[in-house]
Amino acid sequence: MSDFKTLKSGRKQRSFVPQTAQTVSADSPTVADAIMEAPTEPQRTEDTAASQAKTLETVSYEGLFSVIPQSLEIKESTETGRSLYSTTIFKPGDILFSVKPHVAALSISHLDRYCSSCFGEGDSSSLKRCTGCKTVMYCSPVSPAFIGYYHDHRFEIAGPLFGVFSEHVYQFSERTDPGQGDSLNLWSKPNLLWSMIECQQRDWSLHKNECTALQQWFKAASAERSDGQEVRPPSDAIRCLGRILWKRQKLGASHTWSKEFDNMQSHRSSLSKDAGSFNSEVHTHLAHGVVGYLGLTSPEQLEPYGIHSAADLVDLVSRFTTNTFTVTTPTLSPLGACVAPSVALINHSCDPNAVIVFPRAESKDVEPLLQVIALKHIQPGEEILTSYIDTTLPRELRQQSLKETYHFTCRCPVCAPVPGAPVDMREAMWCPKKCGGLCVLPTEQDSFTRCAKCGAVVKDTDAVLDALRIGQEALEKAERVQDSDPKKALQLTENLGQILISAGLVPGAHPLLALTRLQTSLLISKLSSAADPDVDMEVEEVFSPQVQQDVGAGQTPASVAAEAQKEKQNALDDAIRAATRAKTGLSQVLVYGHPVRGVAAAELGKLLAVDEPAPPQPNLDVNDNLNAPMPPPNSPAYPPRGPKRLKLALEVLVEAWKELVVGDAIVGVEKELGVWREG
Ligand SMILES: C[S@@+](CC[C@H](N)C(=O)[O-])C[C@H]1O[C@@H](n2cnc3c(N)ncnc32)[C@H](O)[C@@H]1O
Repeated sequence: MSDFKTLKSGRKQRSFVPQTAQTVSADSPTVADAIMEAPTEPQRTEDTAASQAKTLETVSYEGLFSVIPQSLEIKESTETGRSLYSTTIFKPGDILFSVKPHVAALSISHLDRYCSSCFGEGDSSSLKRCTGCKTVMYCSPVSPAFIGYYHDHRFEIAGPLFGVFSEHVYQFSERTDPGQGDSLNLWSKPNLLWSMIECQQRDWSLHKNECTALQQWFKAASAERSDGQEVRPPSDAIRCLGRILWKRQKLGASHTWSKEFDNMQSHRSSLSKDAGSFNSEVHTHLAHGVVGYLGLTSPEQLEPYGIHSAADLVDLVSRFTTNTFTVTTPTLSPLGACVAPSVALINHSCDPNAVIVFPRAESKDVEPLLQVIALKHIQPGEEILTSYIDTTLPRELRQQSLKETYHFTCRCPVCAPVPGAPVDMREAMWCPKKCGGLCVLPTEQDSFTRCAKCGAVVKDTDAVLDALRIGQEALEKAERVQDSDPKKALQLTENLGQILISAGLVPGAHPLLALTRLQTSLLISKLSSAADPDVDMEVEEVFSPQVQQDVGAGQTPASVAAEAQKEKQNALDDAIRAATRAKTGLSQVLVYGHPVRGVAAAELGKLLAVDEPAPPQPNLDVNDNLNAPMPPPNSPAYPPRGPKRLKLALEVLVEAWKELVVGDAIVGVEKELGVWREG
């Protein structure tokens, strides 16, 4: 029914990791000094305006942001700057608007598996590497001899074409009638042929400069490097910035495209105040990086790109960091970075009413496609709010992240709850008397806590604080080593998860939920990894001469095979248990319909639908089992086996399908559901 490969999702990785160009030293004073000395500008949205009444003014940007539909309007407030407001009623799942980003770049780890133009996934047979920079890949272009299409009684050579099978660049633009004897069936699928070449062709206007820059980058970096280590391309952030500058240079500062970019918010003045902080280091690295990437030796040489001063350079980088989105797969794994000024007008809330997704589109023309989708009912006049950060984090970490990157203090209902508001599940533990009520998690500053329902006081708060501290440390360590030492990471998530559950944390509380989500992803990777001898020994392999030799005393090849199947079954059951806890936790902290919730439910449904490696004996009474109550997730009978498990799989997949009202993520679930529909 389902296989593990389809479940394996890329683990989270940070985009925008600054990577300094090799040609410009990070210690060089020019760029860093320029940033710190850049004259400041009056700030539009400082968070000092909390006490001021929120005044809203509708703003018109003649000719700009034309992709924003009439159902939305731009308004400006003294407190939070500009944002988008609804002029109509939206219901959950409605598409507010869709845009193709101004620029986008894949992160380094995805350059070999995704098309750099449409961001579609491929493999070595469907993607072809650019022969110039040997870095980016495109949806398979056809051989130049095959490129063309038959249209309106004419054979058209699609052009300009860029040879992929040779070092030469082909540029054709002529039209030719098909000659006698031409094999027209070659062109029987003209659109397909066209779409096969269009990705590389469409990207060429920007990749032309990028290609040269990447070649120079590798040359300079290899010359500097004596350790023989592989030189990596610049980060997605630096490649994105490069693309912005080349496009600005091409279109000019007065073009709508450039004006929309320049219209995005910059936090230049806050940056110079932050001198020496991590944030200002990131900006310095990015500025250094882009200058070096463009093959320049000083910021002054940025003049042809419309960057006339150090202040302009700081604005460029600040606009980028404040307004960039992480492009994701339809199932929400990060792929790279993009800039879309119209969507960047939307303000943040930790309790958002809309979400940004990147579904696969009908046409590659518009990909990667960014869509803003309503998560809640939205009334006319209501502000559209998305979330900039991971809202499963507790308040302190959310505030820290928003302050560092976006320079504001969030005052949304989750960050500043009204008195008497329910306990936030991100920071909650069960009542010590088990009345079903919740207590706010103790903190170092305020360790006294009691059940909001029955008033029972949590006695051993020191033990809870210790568990929270080591849980957070373990999470950070597990995230660090997840790629280099997945076994260690898994062990940390399992052990500390248990400790936090014993301390009384609810599934949605931090860091328990983060550990559970990482544990689920590691267990799924373990299941799908063919190289894992613990779980992937097939029955045939068990009978191999080598394994037979290794069979210990008292064992037979058949008992070894049965043991291997049991191990596989246990690994699958472990993954199902972790995925169930992750789904429960996410449902506690994210609004219904949030794609992260839907994807977690789909992941669980798919795990439950996987053929069991060691299925139960066939003498099970199917009806009895189906009618018996479902075992609760924390009981030893969970997950159920056989038909009961399939029944649960169906229920969870239907639930996921209902929640995944947006994007292509639905397709994966529909495939699974089809198995049941077909009987
Ligand atoms: C992506 S921009 C959003 C549009 C922005 N308000 C503007 O005028 O261009 C992000 C910036 O908007 C401001 N912002 C967004 N959400 C906010 C909020 N909830 N409270 C205060 N400021 C906010 C912050 O200055 C933040 O760095």
